[in-house]
Order: sequence, then C-alpha cells, then structure tokens
Amino acid sequence: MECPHQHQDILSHMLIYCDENGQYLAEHDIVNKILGLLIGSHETTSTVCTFVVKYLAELPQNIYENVYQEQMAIAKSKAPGELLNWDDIQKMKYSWNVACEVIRLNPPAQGAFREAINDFIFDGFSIPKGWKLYWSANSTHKNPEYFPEPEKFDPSRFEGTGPAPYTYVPFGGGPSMCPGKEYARMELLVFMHNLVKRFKCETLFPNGNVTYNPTPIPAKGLPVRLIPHRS
Ligand code: HEM
Repeated sequence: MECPHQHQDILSHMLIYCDENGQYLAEHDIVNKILGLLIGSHETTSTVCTFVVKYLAELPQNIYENVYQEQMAIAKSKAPGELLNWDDIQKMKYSWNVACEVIRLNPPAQGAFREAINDFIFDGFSIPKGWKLYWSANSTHKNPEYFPEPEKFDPSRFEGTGPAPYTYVPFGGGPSMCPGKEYARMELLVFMHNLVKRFKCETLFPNGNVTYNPTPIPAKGLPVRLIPHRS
C-alpha cells in the first residue's frame, strides 16, 4: 500500500505511517515514541544549555572571552541577516570543547543498560552471559586515569584526538549510540553563538547545588542576569 509521506513533522509522520499490510501505529506506540523523543532530545539538550549558561557565567572569564572571540569572528564574517550554516558550525571548535567539558561534568543521561553477550571477568567480578549491566556516564567521566583532576573544568581535554575511546560517553557508544548527537551539537552551538553574541551572563545563586530529576538541574533553578554588550 502506498503511504502518503508529504507531512514532515514527526507526529504527522507517525500518524499517517502504515506498513506493507496497511497497519497504522497504535496510539500507545505513538505516545511512547513522542515521550521518548521529548525526554531523549529536548530534556537532554535543554539541560546542557542550562549548564552552558551557568559555567560561562561562573568560570574564570577567559573561558567566556575565548568563546566570545570565536563566535564574534564568525558573526563578523556574515552579511546582515545571513543565517549560520554548517561550515560555521565546523569553525566553532573551542566553543564545542567548552560544551563537551560541560557535558562531561554534567552528563544529562546518566547511563543505560546493556546485556552481556559473553561470560567475562571485570575488576575481579565474574559477569555471566545474559546479565543486564548498567554503564554510568558520570563515573566514567570522573575517572582520574582518563581525566586527570576530574573535577577541574578544562576544555583542552578535547583538543587533538581528545579522550580515549569509550572514556567519554555522554551519547553512549556502539550500535545504540545516540543518533541525535550531531543535531544536539548543532543546537548547542547555535544557542551559544546567539547567547554570547548578545550577552554576558551572571548567575544570581552562583555555585549552587545540583539535583537530578532525572537530568541534572540547579536546585534553585538558574536565575541569570543578562548583560547586553555595548555596541
Ligand atoms: C545533549 C544531548 C543528548 C544527549 C546527552 C543524549 C544522550 C543519549 C544517550 C546516552 C543515549 C543512549 C545511547 C546508548 O545506549 O549507547 C541516547 C539515545 C538516543 N537519543 Fe540521544 N542524546 C541527546 C540528544 C538527542 C537528540 C537531540 C535526539 C533526537 C533529535 C536524540 C535521540 C535519541 C534516540 C532516538 C536514542 C535511542 C537510540 C537507540 O536506542 O537506538 N538524542 N541519547
């Protein structure tokens, strides 16, 4: 059966999708997938935006200044009203290193489950085939063997070839790795561009506690003072 796919938003796409037997997706399936996408794509990325603002406001100002210089060089290369394009995103290397370090310290997804496909020994523990395992982004990202002084904010960790494979896993790894990673990178960099181009930020409750629900979030929210640049 021919499926009309002219509607491109994801909900329309799911509502009109039918398989070769003419079966449409069940309502609970659509609800599940939309909820999964809202949590997996919106919640994760908005969490990183929150922490980017917090860190840019609270870190030594040379970090903000370097991001600002990089973004202004791109902004100045554009004609009035011209939008960012993919090449501009590739130039935002320092800003992405800063975002990666924000994500290392505050991974929005804490980890996920895997199933052991073979018996193996890990750290003296015998793991039988078929066991469910939970990998944790937080503890992996704080391992001093791979990230010396793990609590220190240091975007230079991502210069060159960056962290060793599977030591930096905010987007998971292997065949189930997050398919939205590049989209998230673009969203975050566009956000950083538009933020620093216009404003400096100050947080009203600096260095406050962070709670988890399920993504990390500043316990008192993140009220900020946005200070427009003098033109
Ligand atoms: C900073 C933003 C994001 C983070 C930290 C993140 C993190 C993750 C993680 C840890 C996983 C599990 C990977 C694994 O098991 O190895 C995952 C899966 C997934 N993510 Fe993301 N994600 C982000 C943004 C997005 C966006 C923007 C989208 C969609 C537009 C998205 C869609 C998905 C989907 C559909 C899966 C399930 C993949 C599968 O099971 O095969 N994510 N994400």
